[in-house]
This record gives sequence, structure tokens and C-alpha cells, in this order.
Amino acid sequence: MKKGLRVILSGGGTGGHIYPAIAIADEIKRRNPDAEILFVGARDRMEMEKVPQAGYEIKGLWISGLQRKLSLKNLAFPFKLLSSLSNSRKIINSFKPDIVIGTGGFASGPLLRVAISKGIPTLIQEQNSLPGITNKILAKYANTICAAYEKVKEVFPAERTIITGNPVRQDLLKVNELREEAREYFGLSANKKTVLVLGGSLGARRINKLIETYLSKFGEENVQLIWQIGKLYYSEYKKYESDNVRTREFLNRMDLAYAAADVIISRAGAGSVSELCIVGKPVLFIPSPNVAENHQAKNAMAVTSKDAALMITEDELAERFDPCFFQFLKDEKRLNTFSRNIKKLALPNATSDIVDEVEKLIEKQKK
Ligand SMILES: CC(=O)N[C@H]1[C@@H](OP(=O)(O)OP(=O)(O)OC[C@H]2O[C@@H](n3ccc(=O)[nH]c3=O)[C@H](O)[C@@H]2O)O[C@H](CO)[C@@H](O)[C@@H]1O
Repeated sequence: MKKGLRVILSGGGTGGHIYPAIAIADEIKRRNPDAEILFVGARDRMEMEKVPQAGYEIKGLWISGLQRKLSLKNLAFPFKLLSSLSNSRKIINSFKPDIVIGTGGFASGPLLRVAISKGIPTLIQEQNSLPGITNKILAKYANTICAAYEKVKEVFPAERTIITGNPVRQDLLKVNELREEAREYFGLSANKKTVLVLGGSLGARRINKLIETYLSKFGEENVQLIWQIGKLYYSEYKKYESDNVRTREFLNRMDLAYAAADVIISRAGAGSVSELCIVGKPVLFIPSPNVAENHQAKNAMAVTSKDAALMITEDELAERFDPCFFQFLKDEKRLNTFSRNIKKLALPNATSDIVDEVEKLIEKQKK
């Protein structure tokens, strides 16, 4: 890549859009330490905190999505859109990027729209098998679309869509070397099985309720927990913190959380699924039913259909969790099969393949 490369990345709203953008930024920086990288997000969303923590500058736009139901908040939408288009133009004019990359979420809409209108190369990355609204609109004009599922070619222009997989932070590639450090970091015992509970980047109300119900049973079964509760629910559940139960609002060291775990209970957001394949540990998926076209269940089924994980839907939890999960925890043969099989589904080169596409676009622009 050329010296002094200038890149704007935009993705946010939830971790599912933020961490792919950070993974791409890290790989661009690794290949070209002189690259200037700027993030653009939505002013009040979690990217404003998580991106600076990852070491990058971020500018916030005043933008949100249209509410599906009739809501007063929608009245502000046209003003937010105009304001964010105007600010995107200012940001692009002053930063002068060589390329603009969008990973989904509201802020990437106006920003990429302006980049496209100015003829700046654009790349979008779609994590899900069912594209979100922002990427659906942008895909009509973006130069390249990097996706994780073949199925998106039914929605996106197939000739510009490349299946790369989802970018995953590189520190997750070597979690198997971190087990000791991880147990120490969380203050966990070396003699007990550890279950890691993940509710997606925002936390999951139903999973938190489930864990609360079975806390004493986990104790009786000699199982310790790392329990990611989520910002919205943390105040309600943090009282359960103990030597055996490590409660966290958010896990800033996902590498250590994955490293400490023997078994993982998780939502099935696209990024979580991609990471879990790389980590290669036995998983129980509890997909969120509150997402468009039940796409988390589809993400999970892509894994369970390969005999590589277990899935229980929220509707089935009351009946199936107790008999299935506690038996699963003791079934070493099945745990090993799942570990082996889920690892076969990993696409560890996704980030590098996406940055190859970034380089190609920039080269093409130069010609
Ligand atoms: C409710 C909802 O709308 N969920 C969507 C959201 O999920 P969500 O935002 O949960 O995103 P994903 O499951 O894709 O990824 C979660 C990311 O957050 C990180 N993480 C999570 C918890 C934590 O404590 N620390 C941490 O760093 C994970 O390591 C991962 O990188 O975006 C996904 C990708 O577009 C979609 O598939 C999901 O359906």
C-alpha cells in the first residue's frame, strides 16, 4: 500500500458493526503503519466509547434510524439526515480519504452516500445473511461488497459481491495460548469447569433471567461462570458477583474470556458466530428472536446443521435447558466433537482478504 494512505471507516450502533471496522483498521495499520485512519459513528452510540479504546479517532454524526412503529422520534429524522449529510461532506472534504469503508449501522449511510457522490472508492462489509437496511441501499452504488454468506448475492449485485467471511480481531486467533492468564485475570479456580455467558454486545434480557434461575444449580455442578450481562441489565444482576460467578457489564478482553471458557452460551449475532468458529469451543446458541427475519436462528443453524454446536430457542428454554445443557456439560465426547467441527467453519483470513480488496480498489483508482 502507498505511504500516507487515508482511510475513513464507519460502522456502529452495536458491537456487531463496530468490531469488524476495528479489525479492518488494525489490518490496514499492520500493513501500512503510516496510514491515517478516521472513524465516523453516531453521536450517542457505543462506537463513541469503543473506537477510542481501540486507539482510533472518531467523529460523531447526529443520526439514528427510522423507528419501525409510529414514533415522535421519527419527526426529527429528516433534520438528522440533512445534518449528517452536511457533516459527512465537511469530514470528507477536510480528511480527503483515499477510500471510505462502511460496516453497517446508521452513520455509514450518509457518509458513504457522500463518498459515492464524490467518486471516492467505497467498500461495504455485510456481516449477516440478511443485509441491514443501510447496506441494502448503499450496495447499489458501492464499488465492492465483502460479505460472509453466499445468500446475500440474492439481494446485492452479485458481480460486485465477494464472499470473504466476517473480519475478526486478530487477538482472537491465539486464545488457546492464554488459558492460564485468563483464569488469573478473572480470578477463577483451575479445578472447575468454566461457562462463559454472552448476550451479544448489548446483553440479553432472557439469557440473564435464565442464568439467574440456574445459579444454584451451576454451583452444585461445580461450574463457575463468566457472565456478560450488558449495560442495560448490569445494575439488576451485579449482586450475584462471587468467587464462582464473575459478573461483567461488558467484556473488554474477549480474548481472555474465550480463553478461560470450557463451554460457551451465546447469542448468535453474525460476529459472535464468526468468532466462536475461530475460538473452537463447544457452544450452546440461544438466538435472539427480536431481529429481522429471525436471522440469528439462521446464523446458529448454519453451525448446528454441521453437528458443530447446540441450539435452544427462547421458546424452548424452560423445557429443554436443564436436561440438555447440564448433560451436555458432562459429555466429553460430544464436547470434543463440537469443538472440532465448529473450528472447521472458521474463516480466519477474512480480514486480510477484505484489506486485499481495499488495496485493489485504491490501485484501480490510481490508474
Ligand atoms: C440484537 C441485535 O440487533 N443483534 C445484531 C447485532 O449483534 P451484536 O451487536 O451482538 O453483534 P455480534 O454478535 O455480531 O458481535 C458482537 C461483538 O461484540 C463483541 N463483544 C461482545 C460482548 C462483550 O462483552 N464484549 C465484546 O467485545 C464480540 O466479541 C463481537 O465482536 O449485530 C450483528 C451483526 O450485524 C447481528 O447479527 C445481530 O443480530
